[in-house]
Amino acid sequence: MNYISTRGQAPVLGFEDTMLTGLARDGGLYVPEAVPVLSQGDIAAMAGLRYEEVALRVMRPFVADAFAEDDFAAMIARAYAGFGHPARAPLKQLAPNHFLLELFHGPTLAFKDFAMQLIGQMFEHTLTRRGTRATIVGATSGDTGSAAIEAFRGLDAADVFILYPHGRVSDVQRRQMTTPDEANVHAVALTGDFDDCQARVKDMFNDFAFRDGVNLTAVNSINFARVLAQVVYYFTAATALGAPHRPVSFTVPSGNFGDVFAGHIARRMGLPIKRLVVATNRNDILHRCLTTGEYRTGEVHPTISPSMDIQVSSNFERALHLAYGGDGGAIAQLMEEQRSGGFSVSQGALQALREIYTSGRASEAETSAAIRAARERTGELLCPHTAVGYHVAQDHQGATPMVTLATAHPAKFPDAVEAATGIRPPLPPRMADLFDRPERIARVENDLHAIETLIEGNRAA
Ligand SMILES: Cc1ncc(COP(=O)(O)O)c(C=O)c1O
Ligand SMILES: N[C@@H](CCOP(=O)(O)O)C(=O)O
Repeated sequence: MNYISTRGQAPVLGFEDTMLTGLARDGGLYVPEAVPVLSQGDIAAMAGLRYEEVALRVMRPFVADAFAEDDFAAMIARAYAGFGHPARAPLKQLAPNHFLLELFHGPTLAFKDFAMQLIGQMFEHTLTRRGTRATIVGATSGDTGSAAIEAFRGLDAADVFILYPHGRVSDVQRRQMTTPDEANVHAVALTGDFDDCQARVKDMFNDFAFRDGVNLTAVNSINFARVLAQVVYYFTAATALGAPHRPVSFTVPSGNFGDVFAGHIARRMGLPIKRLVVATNRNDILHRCLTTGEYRTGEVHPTISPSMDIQVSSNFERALHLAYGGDGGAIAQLMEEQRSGGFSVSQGALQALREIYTSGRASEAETSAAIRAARERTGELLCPHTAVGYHVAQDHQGATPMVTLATAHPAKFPDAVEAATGIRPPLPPRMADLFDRPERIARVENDLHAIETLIEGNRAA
């Protein structure tokens, strides 16, 4: 399968090179040239299969030129073996037509583990076969970073540097990043917000001398491999609820738009998704854009759902690319306008987006109230990100079953959960000593040269 850049000016690549390239050399994001469509029979046959088997069937067409089927099946098996639930992504009923898809049973208790555990396997396989080593840089508002460090710690193939906004992640998130002691993983606290971290990561990719010198690659959702692995749970959830014979809608707590865009890919593959509801916190640029057609960036406000404190939402570029009919020139122009504050989406593209996406937002008070209400009505303790989804989903209920994605475990955000419910969710026993382990943190200013110097000085080779 070929992958092309959203901006149309970068080389066309196969899966492995797309995975290792991260950001396209024209600044765009790689997308499949054509999304494979599964038959109704193929989709119906997934109902009741093990998660790993569905993963193989859904992802195989995207990676067929890169991995032999047996190798890929073995990578999938290893990726999910450490999950704490046999279903990997169990579905719970909250109300007659409302379901919760629990995506927090992986090693770092957030949905990022679904992709990151598999990417660790795929990178190791490809880099070992090619006899090369890579430098991975990532930006995180808390969960991507911990999942990446967990997936890559101790691997020979890569050094990992994760930029996180100093003082703006939860204590559990920070400690998951700063306590692993393997020499190839580095947590870097940057003075700034998540958008600053993500912007510096993109700057490093656009500094070709540095990029090529350190063999730079990415594990944020700018890497299509990340999005691909997240497509799978839309299939397991929807087929459990009657797809392909019955449509299903999803509410997705959103920030960088990778998770909800994975749902868009599932829909293009033939899964009958009626609506994808984009749920945002106070940092509501996506909701404002889908409502008004105006994408205007602003200040990032710290919230009790910190992983969604994002204003420049990377993967929205992929959705725009589809909405503009694959016109790379138009996307390059919009992204140029974004650099100086924002852009207006054309009427045609906005209409195309609205055929798939709808949206809502939750204020801080609404998020807290949703954590409390879910506990009272259903007995579930939700993390604040999931609570944003739970709140927004209430306004989008109808005859179609609604699945809200539970993107993190409540124990990652105990202060917000305790403030709302009076209950402090405990960490699982395997993490019980997280607060006793020593931390290792590099501090850096929001300065490209300083970050590049730090990376060059701390790589193993
Ligand atoms: C717990 C949690 N929920 C929701 C999101 C938003 O997901 P996305 O950035 O894919 O939109 C994130 C961060 O990515 C997260 O960590
Ligand atoms: N919420 C994320 C932000 C980065 O998103 P990604 O999906 O692009 O890696 C986080 O927790 O770091």
